[in-house]
Amino acid sequence: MGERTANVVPGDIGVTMKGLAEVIHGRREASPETSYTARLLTGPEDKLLKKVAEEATEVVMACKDEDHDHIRYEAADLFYHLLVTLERYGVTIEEFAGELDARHR
Ligand SMILES: N=c1c2ncn([C@@H]3O[C@H](COP(=O)(O)OP(=O)(O)OP(=O)(O)O)[C@@H](O)[C@H]3O)c2ncn1[C@@H]1O[C@H](COP(=O)(O)O)[C@@H](O)[C@H]1O
Repeated sequence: MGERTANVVPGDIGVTMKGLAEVIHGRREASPETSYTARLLTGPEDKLLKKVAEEATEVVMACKDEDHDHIRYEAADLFYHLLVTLERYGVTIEEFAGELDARHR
């Protein structure tokens, strides 16, 4: 795990998700030498997929520790890697949101 984020202020989930998805999409054009996201988008498929599994496990471990800040931190790591995965496999953030919306009861 890297550095914990300081002074987290609640954000607008829609703006945050869309903004991050747009940044990730833009990294398709970035150099893998300078961008971790570009490396995940263009490097070996298994590197990204393993990362998703690893980050999910880290969320589980943080939950078992009942460590609120750590859960938030690891969930953000997982969510970022999930968005990179959606981008790599061509699922747009709008489709993803539509899938969630379609489940509203
Ligand atoms: N939100 C994130 C984000 N969350 C996590 N990470 C990276 O995900 C990795 C988390 O994995 P680990 O904690 O295991 O760290 P690590 O050991 O360095 O990872 P590995 O190299 O071993 O896979 C770290 O390298 C983090 O920097 C992220 N990297 C980028 N972003 C966003 O993506 C944007 C584009 O960033 P670039 O990737 O630099 O283009 C940034 O502006 C951010 O908004």
